[in-house]
Amino acid sequence: MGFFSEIDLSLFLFPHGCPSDRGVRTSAVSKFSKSEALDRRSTDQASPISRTNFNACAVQITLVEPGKPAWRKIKFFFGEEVLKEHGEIDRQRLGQIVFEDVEKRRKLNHIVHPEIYKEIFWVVCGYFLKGYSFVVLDLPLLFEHGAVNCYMHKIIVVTCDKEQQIQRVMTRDNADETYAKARIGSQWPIEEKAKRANFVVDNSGSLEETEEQVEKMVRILKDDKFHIRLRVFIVLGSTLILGSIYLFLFAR
Ligand SMILES: CC(C)(COP(=O)(O)OP(=O)(O)OC[C@H]1O[C@@H](n2cnc3c(N)ncnc32)[C@H](O)[C@@H]1O)[C@@H](O)C(=O)NCCC(=O)NCCS
Ligand SMILES: Nc1ncnc2c1ncn2[C@@H]1O[C@H](COP(=O)(O)OP(=O)(O)OP(=O)(O)O)[C@@H](O)[C@H]1O
Repeated sequence: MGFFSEIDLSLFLFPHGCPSDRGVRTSAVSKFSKSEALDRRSTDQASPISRTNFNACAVQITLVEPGKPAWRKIKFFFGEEVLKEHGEIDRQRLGQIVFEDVEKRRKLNHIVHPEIYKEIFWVVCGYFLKGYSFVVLDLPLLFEHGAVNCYMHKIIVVTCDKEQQIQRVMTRDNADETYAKARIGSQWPIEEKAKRANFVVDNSGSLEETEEQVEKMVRILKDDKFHIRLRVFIVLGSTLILGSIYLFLFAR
């Protein structure tokens, strides 16, 4: 758990190399609460990240609704025991199974992740066409999955110390320490994620302190203007390709 990736949507469409650890504070240890800081910002209509936050955890719920392809695969692989009375996935039961068994977790990831990434692709394309300069993707397993981090323009890791992380999971999910440790332990250590981030947000203090850091980061990202250069590149590139096709077909 514990990070969110900030993506320049333009870069989602064009690889830009994997993020390096330049400018990162590696002192951060664990994480928590990007969602909260983002949610607060997203109620502020002046915020540059309002309406451009895509949460993978939220979208996965609709992707496994009864009858959908991922739901059918989950039912086939995990059996009726992970279904509730009306066929919906019993997330608590499925969570118990996959966080105790790494092979089963891999299988579940294999079923759900391609669907999540397809959804992300279309959402990002939509924002790109609407003219947004960036999209924030909230992807807890970006590094673990590894397939799309090269498409991210910037990666932000939110950290706090280990004890805080465990306590916050326990409070949020009304769960015990074993549950919290199993979830945290199923992901890369936050230090490793922080090393690979472009920005690290230290969330070991108050939410207000976290918000201040997010504000600063958003200002830097807004000043970047990369999306403008990329849009110019796309327009020129498309014109060149379409022009060549036209000349080849009609102007001989
Ligand atoms: C295992 C499931 C059923 C548990 O559902 P539940 O409602 O109890 O938890 P929720 O989805 O809110 O996830 C809570 C947190 O657990 C962690 N987590 C979820 N899935 C995984 C996973 N496959 N590997 C490691 N950590 C995970 C994330 O940090 C997430 O934020 C569900 O998370 C799931 O289907 N996961 C597989 C798809 C996936 O990788 N999702 C990641 C984006 S959340
Ligand atoms: N600075 C903070 N002070 C106090 N509580 C916090 C702080 N930041 C986050 N929390 C609490 O920690 C819990 C986890 O935060 P949140 O759900 O935002 O984490 P997350 O990174 O989205 O988790 P996941 O990776 O599991 O999706 C929430 O209940 C939140 O209220």
